[in-house]
Amino acid sequence: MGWTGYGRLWKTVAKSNRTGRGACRILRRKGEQTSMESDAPRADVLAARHAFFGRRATPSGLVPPAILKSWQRCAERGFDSHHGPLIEPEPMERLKEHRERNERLLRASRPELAALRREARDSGAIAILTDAAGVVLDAAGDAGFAGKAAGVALRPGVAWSEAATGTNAIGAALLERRSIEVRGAEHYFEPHRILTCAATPIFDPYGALLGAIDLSGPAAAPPAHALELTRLAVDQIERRMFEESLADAEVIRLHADPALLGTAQEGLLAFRGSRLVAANRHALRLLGIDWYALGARSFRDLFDGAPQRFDQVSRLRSREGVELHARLRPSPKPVGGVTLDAPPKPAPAATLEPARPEEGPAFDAVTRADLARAARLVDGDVPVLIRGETGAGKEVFARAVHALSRRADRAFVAVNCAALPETLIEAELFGYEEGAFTGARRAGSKGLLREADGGVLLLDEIGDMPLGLQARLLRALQERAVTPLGGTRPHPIDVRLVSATHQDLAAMVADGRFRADLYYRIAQYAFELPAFRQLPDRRAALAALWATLPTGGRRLAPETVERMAAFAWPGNHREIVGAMRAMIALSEPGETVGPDLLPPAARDAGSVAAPASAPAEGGLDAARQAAIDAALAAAGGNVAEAARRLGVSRSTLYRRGLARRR
Ligand SMILES: Nc1ncnc2c1ncn2[C@@H]1O[C@H](COP(=O)(O)OP(=O)(O)OP(=O)(O)O)[C@@H](O)[C@H]1O
Repeated sequence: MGWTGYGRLWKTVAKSNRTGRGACRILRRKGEQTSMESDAPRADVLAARHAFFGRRATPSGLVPPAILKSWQRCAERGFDSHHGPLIEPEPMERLKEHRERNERLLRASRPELAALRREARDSGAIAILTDAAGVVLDAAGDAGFAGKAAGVALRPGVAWSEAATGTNAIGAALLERRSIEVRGAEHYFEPHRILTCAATPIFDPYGALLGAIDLSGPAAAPPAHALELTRLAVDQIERRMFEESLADAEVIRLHADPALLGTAQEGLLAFRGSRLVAANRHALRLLGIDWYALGARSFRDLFDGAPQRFDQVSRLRSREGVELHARLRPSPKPVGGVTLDAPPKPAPAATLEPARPEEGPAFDAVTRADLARAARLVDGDVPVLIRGETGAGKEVFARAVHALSRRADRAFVAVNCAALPETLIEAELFGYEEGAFTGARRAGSKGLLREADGGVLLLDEIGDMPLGLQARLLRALQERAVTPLGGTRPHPIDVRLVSATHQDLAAMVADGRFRADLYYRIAQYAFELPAFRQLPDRRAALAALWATLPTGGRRLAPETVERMAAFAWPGNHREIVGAMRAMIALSEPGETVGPDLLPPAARDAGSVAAPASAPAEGGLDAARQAAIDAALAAAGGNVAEAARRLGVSRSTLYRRGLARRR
């Protein structure tokens, strides 16, 4: 059936599941996180549905907690479980766009999809590949079942995220970032009860979510071993992507069982210099680390001693004391001539070590994964766009990307496009020849684009760049050369570009306020930094920010943390860090800082805003209202200014409830 690459494991799986079809739910690889599995018989699920949808009760123990939580989120979204979700048919061009954007994923998944498809055909099911948003890129298998699945919109072009299609395996696997099976009536929407689906998320070697593989079949006769098959397929896909992306790095393969080296089960770690830059999930699990370690840990942080030989299996002992077998593939072109057993390099300027006092910015796991991915993109000369509200940390993010990139020891040049009038930005960016304009320096100026030559250029607030200049910038980027004002000779430049904005550039393109060609040039890959009020765990974010400051042993009282977590902080990290610095200045070392030292708006927040655990999305919640109020107050009642501060359009502000308050 074409599973040769992972035949041994596959046989093990099959052997351990001879008890038959029903047992596929209890497949579990040793040491691996369990899926959304349960042995609840169908009657339990029906009882749970009856309680949840009929009596609005919370059934406990009848369905897995993850299913219940998903139902609750769907109910909060106001989904009516009796009807299917409203699916807008997408034009073919959109699907084409999705596929083009995920070309690499599609290519890397091709062999596994083909094998899964054959398996699906034999078992009356379909094999699916989605992107990170759950959009089905490819679905094929048994024609009869494919028709039924298409009848409930399980077909290419449709997003199977939880937000679009309610509780389902693809959406849940992407949300929970683990393998998950959703059977029959566990789906939120009634029409989806005909399906049983198993999905496993796919990550790139930097921890970024790329999509999911799903095997779906009829609930009445689900395909056997579906969950494990999707896991096996994803192992192979991730491995292939790892090999492709890290051909120039030093790679260590490891496993506790030497027989599993060289299989899709082996752990993979990639180092540049002595720094860990990429990994697969097996390696993270074997070493007991997470994606945070990328960019932050060196070989010596992870292992005792140094490996002896590159060509043979050697023994390695992790810092946690786990004995592992490893094989090393040296870098064909060692970066900077540093090898793994060289003495550790000094830490980079913007270290990503989590939350050590005064040791650089605080990033959560998702942002760290984004950082690693952004650095990889920058290294690959793909321009990156960072979007986020004011103070959300766009520049901090950009600096960390630079520190993680291969250009860490070259220039990082930031230019704020909003801060200067058009003529001055032009001169700043492109430089000028002697006497190019009145007030020009005698010797002329190289300009920031050339100053960033060989390094990374941040174009901050690019949405504020005047249209005329946009054309010029585009030309410079395309030609990779700049001609200074008053000059005729173009100078070649080699810059990696990061842009940042609080604006909705796509909307600006639609209104003609931003050039579409420049937009597509700079926004080949966009990262969204969440506003503070949108963070799922605001207390943890506050603790991490506090830990970056010189607190002198001061602690935040629980009440202070509660008020801060409840406040919407329209100025995001900048405003929070400012408030924290003020609290430090106003208190004594070692003191427990009470809420009385908070700025007045935050001090009173507990009474107006939602609790910190309130969902960030889902209508006009109290936190959002508090954010609107605070932004309006800060903007002296000026709606346009408040909208700008919140990073939303005026119409959005009205739609989200401002109008209701007037
Ligand atoms: N991840 C972080 N960890 C610690 N502090 C942070 C972080 N992100 C932001 N800050 C704090 O917030 C301040 C503002 O961050 P930054 O300038 O990156 O925001 P921005 O999104 O670029 O804002 P603007 O759009 O207004 O330019 C930083 O100077 C720093 O004090």
